[in-house]
Amino acid sequence: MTHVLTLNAGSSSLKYGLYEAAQDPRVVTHGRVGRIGGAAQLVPDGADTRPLPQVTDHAGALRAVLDHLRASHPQAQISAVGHRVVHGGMDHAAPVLLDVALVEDLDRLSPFAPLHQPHNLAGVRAAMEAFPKARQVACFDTAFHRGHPFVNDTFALPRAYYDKGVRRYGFHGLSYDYIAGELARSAPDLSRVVVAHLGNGASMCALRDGRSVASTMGFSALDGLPMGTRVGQLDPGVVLYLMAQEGMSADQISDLLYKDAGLKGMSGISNDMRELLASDDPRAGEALDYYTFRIRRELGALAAVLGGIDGLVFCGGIGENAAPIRARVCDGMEWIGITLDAARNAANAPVISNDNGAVRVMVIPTDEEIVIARAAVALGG
Ligand SMILES: Nc1ncnc2c1ncn2[C@@H]1O[C@H](COP(=O)(O)OP(=O)(O)O)[C@@H](O)[C@H]1O
Ligand SMILES: CC(=O)OP(=O)(O)O
Ligand SMILES: [Mg+2]
Repeated sequence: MTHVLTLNAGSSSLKYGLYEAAQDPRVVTHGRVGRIGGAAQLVPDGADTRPLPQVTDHAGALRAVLDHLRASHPQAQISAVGHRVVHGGMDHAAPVLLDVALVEDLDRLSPFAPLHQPHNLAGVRAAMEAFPKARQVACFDTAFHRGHPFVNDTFALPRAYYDKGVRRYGFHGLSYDYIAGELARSAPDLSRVVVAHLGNGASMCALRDGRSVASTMGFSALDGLPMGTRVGQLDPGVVLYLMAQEGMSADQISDLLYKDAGLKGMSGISNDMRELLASDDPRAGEALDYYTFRIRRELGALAAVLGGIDGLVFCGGIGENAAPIRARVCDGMEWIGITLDAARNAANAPVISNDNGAVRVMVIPTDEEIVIARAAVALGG
């Protein structure tokens, strides 16, 4: 039996998974390196956290993961490495085998997703070096949305920009792909479903019969909902103002919108939902008011796109664990058919709506890694 290694690199983290390379891959172990660029640490699932004082970048983080896996699973034979690559641009609607030329090509999309794409590709390059004989497979966050109808794929700009790739791509596609698969299995009667992926990054997706028809993220992973550190929807006039009146450079604006905005920027406290929920600072309260207001607003918009909804799914670290946020999103939503059962919600139960509501509200723990592992196996022929 050979193994598949999955890598999911974020701006300051590297998640890994080791799977048996079977048609239905079985997980052997999971874990993550966190705080890359600061006090990096290895957090293997079910084992003690270990500081990694010598790790300063993603290549170092991957070396630490490989050292750890060699020691903890010396029998593992990696035949494929599956990578989350957030941006696949216009061309990629499915996972692909990677070679050096394709990595170069994908690097041209890095300015579209500066917090993710360069790190994803650094992981690919490092894995190519570490496993020169293994198959390297890219799984794109944008791929699941490529079937969007034109109205959800475009901006009201002259057509030349659309042709150049200035489109509404949508992200978190690996997560939505997983949720669509779970819905097909456990709730095949639901046709019109809105999924709220609420993690450090956050977006929402309208599914019709398991396919994405609209999402809140657009050209970049900045649009839509406010996130841990990202601004979400913003009038483009604000960017023009920052440039023209405040004299900010593109890099300064990028840092503001990607790293210093969202829950962290509004609260001035933290991007971590647990800290904000525990805080009695009024700015934390304002940030949470805005966060839940935007989710409710997008829920209404996506429900209109679908012509009503049969289901609502919460996933991601916040969606799966933060009962007070789910309660606030669903409060007063009876008009659309949503009524929560407070006890089920507090318990993070799989179904949290009450039995009389027209809309089934669910909590489904997402799993981007298994989607990557399946694709890496499937592309082995
Ligand atoms: N028990 C919990 N209650 C509230 N929020 C939580 C809980 N557990 C995790 N979170 C929040 O989930 C977010 C991280 O989500 P996650 O999906 O793990 O992020 P990433 O996008 O990095 O994968 C953080 O804001 C964190 O505070
Ligand atoms: C695309 C995106 O926002 O990803 P993440 O949630 O991992 O930051
Ligand atoms: Mg995430």
